[in-house]
Amino acid sequence: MRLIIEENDAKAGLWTARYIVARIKEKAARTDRPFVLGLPTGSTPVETYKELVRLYEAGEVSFRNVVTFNMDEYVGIPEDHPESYHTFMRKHFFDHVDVPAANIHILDGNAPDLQKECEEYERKIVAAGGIDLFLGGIGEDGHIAFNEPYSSLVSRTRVMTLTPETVAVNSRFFDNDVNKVPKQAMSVGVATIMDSHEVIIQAFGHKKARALKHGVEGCYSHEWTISALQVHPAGIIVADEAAVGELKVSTYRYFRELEKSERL
Ligand SMILES: N[C@@H]1[C@@H](O)[C@H](O)[C@@H](COP(=O)(O)O)O[C@@H]1O
Repeated sequence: MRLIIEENDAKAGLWTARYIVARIKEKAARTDRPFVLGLPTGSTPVETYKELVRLYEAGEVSFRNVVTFNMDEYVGIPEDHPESYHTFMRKHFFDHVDVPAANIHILDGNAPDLQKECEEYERKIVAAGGIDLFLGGIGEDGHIAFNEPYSSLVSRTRVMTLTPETVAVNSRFFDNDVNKVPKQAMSVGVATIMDSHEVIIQAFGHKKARALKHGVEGCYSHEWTISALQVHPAGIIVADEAAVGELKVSTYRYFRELEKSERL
C-alpha cells in the first residue's frame, strides 16, 4: 500500500487527478481498449473532479475512450433528485467532459428488480474488461462505497441497508433531516473494488482520521471495510495532513520516507 500525504484536500485532489490522467494516457499509448474508471461521489472527490475537468479543458486529456462505473446510488429517490448520485456526477464531471453517454454506468436505484440490476452491473464490469482504476472515499466508520461495517470483504454489488450513523452523516445533504435520507442504497461490493487493477482511496479532514488509522494500522477486518485495501496489490490512500492525524509518528514517517525514495 502507498500512502500519499498532501498538505490539504486541494493538493491531494491535484495529485489524484494527475495520477488518473497519467494512467489513461499510459493505457491509450499501448492499446485501443478503453480505460475503465470506477468513480465515487461525496465531498471528498470534488477537487479531483475539478482538476480532471480543468485538464480536459486545457486539452491535456480526453475521456472519449473512457468507460465509467460509479460505486453506488441511493435506492428509491428519482434520478434527477438534487442529491442523487446521478445528479452529482452530471454536475461535477459528466456535463463538463467528453465521456460518451453510452460509456457511463451508474446503478439504477429505481430498477424494478434491484437484485437483477446489481447482477447485471457486475456482468457489465466484466464485459468491459474489469476496472483499471477505482477511485473512492471513506465514511467516518471506514466504509468504502456503501460497504458498511461488517460487510463481507468478498461482497459483490448488492442492496445495502445504511447504518444509522451513515444516515445521520449524510443528512447534511437532506436538510439535516434523517427522515429524508434514503435508508437503502445499491453499492458495488468490497470484492468488486478489490478486483480493480488499481484502487485509490481518498481521505480528507480529521473526521476521517480514525477510519484511516484502522485502515492503515489496524487488522484486516470487516469492521473497517477500508482495511481490505491492505491485501490489494496496488492500493493507494491519498490523504491530507488532518486525516493522518491519528497515525503513529513512526507510521507517518515510514510512508513519508517511502514516497521520497519512490521519487528518486
Ligand atoms: N457512499 C458514499 C461514499 O462513497 C463516500 O466515500 C462517503 C464519504 O463522503 P464524503 O466524501 O462526503 O465525506 O459518503 C457516502 O457514504
